[in-house]
Amino acid sequence: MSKIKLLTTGGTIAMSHDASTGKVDRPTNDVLSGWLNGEIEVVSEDVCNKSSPQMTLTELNALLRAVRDSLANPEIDGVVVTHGTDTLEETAYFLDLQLPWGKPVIVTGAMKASNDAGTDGPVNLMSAVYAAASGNARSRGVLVVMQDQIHAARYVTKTHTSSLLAFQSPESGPIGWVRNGKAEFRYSMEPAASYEDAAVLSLGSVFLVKAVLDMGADWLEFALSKGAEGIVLEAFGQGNVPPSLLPGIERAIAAGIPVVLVSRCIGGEPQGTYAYEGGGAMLTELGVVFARGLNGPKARLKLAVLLASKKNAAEIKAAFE
Ligand SMILES: NC(=O)C[C@H](N)C(=O)O
Repeated sequence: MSKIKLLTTGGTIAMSHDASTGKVDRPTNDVLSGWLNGEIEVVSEDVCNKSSPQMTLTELNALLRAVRDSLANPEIDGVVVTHGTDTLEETAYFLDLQLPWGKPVIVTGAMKASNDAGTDGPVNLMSAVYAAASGNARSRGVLVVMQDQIHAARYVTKTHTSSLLAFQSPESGPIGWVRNGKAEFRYSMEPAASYEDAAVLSLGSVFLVKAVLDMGADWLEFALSKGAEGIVLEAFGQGNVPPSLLPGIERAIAAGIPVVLVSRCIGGEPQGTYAYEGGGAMLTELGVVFARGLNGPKARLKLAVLLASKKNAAEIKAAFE
């Protein structure tokens, strides 16, 4: 019999709808207990009970520790984490960056509260447990299971505010499915570097600045004035920013603050194509690092992990490119 550790953190999957207020705001973890029996034993532990917008680095590090402890237990075959969906992709990727590849680690959540008609919590949880107990889910990095689809933490993102199919991987699609109680994979995952010694002590020091039309220099200046240790730019299209940001970018790089660029587009990768003022070619020359295959929030987490691992500028560049 497989033994799976279920680590709960809260989120809608652990909430019920209050008919008197019409709001979903009273987390209980009741929905998570006692319904899965048979070939898989599930032992659960509450790490916290928060809506995912309320998650902080404190909870992320507590969760990372709990997952590591579970993986180190020879009796445990895999781990499932339940989480609110709003920041699920960030937590899943934070774990992915710092866990060794081996036993399956699956993150899941729910778009509907536990007592909503057609709630997706039980089926998502059941599929996640099946995936965690599937030997072929080993060594694929942290996975996100929603609606029987298996996504890589690296690529998955929440694309819709309410649809049960909110979680998509725009570049790769799902890498597998849970069918008949087993994980099946269409793609293997290239092993990614794992920063197991990172010990991230701050996320607030890495700023994410989104490029918007006719923005002022002050957005970036604000980050620099607040002691930013790293900057992620969510740039236009193939990797271009308004010229107003150029002085701040130059100043950051001169001061040894890494500036990493991702695209605001949900698909494709940024490249140094355009040579006009603020274009990607110019940014490359300035020393901006172009990140491959990550969105802004995930690039921010990766930069925080790299800085916590004391990587130098060349190592940071290599890690993103
Ligand atoms: N569906 C959800 O879980 C959304 C909720 N606001 C959360 O992220 O905690």
